[in-house]
Amino acid sequence: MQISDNDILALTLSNPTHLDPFEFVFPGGVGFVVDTGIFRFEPMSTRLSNDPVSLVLSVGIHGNETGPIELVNQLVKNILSGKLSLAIRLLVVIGNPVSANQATRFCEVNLNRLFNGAWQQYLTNEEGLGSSEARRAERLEKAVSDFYAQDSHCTLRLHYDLHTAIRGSKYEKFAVHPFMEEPVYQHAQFGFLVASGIEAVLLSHQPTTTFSYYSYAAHRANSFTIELGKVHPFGENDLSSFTQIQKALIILLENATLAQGDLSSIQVFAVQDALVKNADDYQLTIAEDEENFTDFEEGYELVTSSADGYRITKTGDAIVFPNAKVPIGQRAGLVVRPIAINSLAFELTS
Ligand SMILES: O=C(O)CCC(=O)N[C@@H](CCC(=O)O)C(=O)O
Ligand SMILES: [Zn+2]
Repeated sequence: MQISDNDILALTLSNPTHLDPFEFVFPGGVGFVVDTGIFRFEPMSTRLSNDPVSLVLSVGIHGNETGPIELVNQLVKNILSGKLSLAIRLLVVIGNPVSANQATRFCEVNLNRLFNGAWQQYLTNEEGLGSSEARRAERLEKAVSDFYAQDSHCTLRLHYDLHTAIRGSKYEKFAVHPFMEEPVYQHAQFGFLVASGIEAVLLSHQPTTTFSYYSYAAHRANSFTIELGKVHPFGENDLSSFTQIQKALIILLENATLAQGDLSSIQVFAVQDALVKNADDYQLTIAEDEENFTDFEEGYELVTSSADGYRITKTGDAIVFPNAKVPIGQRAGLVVRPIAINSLAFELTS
């Protein structure tokens, strides 16, 4: 069986909840539809480099973040047509097809808060609220686990989880680095981010329940959430804004090589605090259209709440992902502080 028009997006959106597995061939390898929105590509061993790479490329974990979905669909079309010659193992994930069809961030619960087993709590509540997204998180974790488990010769595990942000941003493209207990960063990964047009990196200060953190925590993958601009509906994305990351991904897919840029051009931020909604009247004091990375003076009252508000503790601290329209207990934003890249410890290999 082959994929009609080489279009994994059309196949996924027309089968949003389930797809029976099947195998297909592409020039230079064998592919597997694992389930809906989950596609594994295994190049012929002769094409694999001496230092094999296993890459998870996920998009649409939030259904309305369509730009990266279109970008990856195009890359896969090129693999399936033979225009792009695959030299690495690849797992492509279109995360939440049901919410993509509804053009919403999620249906019942935010899928990107359900990883690292957080999905389990939604399978035991009596009303069943959130159970579809919980099952999807469970399915995606298993798909990633199986993919990495099949890579006995792999020397490099990668996971790039591509998103677009709700708001505009002073740094249009930025990445979230997973929390590490012993923070030794990978020089080559930062170089790849720069080559991909990423302008800033946030260093997480604690474990989270995001997809990219899962891959790091459970599989020691080099993983990032990567924000590629602002959310737009299908068909309204300016794909030319993805040229740099598209080129870097093609080099990775074809040559098993991480393109490198100059680290001095990237701004690093340490996450200081996660703002967690703690009451119904919890409010951010900034305008609806305030951009990500807007910074404040020390003492600025950023949050008002009958439970506990939040004041900025150092001039220059900035807000990222502000969103008070979340359930109590969930993240309503991150407060980040610029730091010098030369204050980080780097490992030079891979
Ligand atoms: O623009 C926003 O407020 C959200 C964009 C988005 O979906 N971001 C991810 C970041 C995940 C991470 O922290 O690694 C999310 O909120 O899930
Ligand atoms: Zn997102």
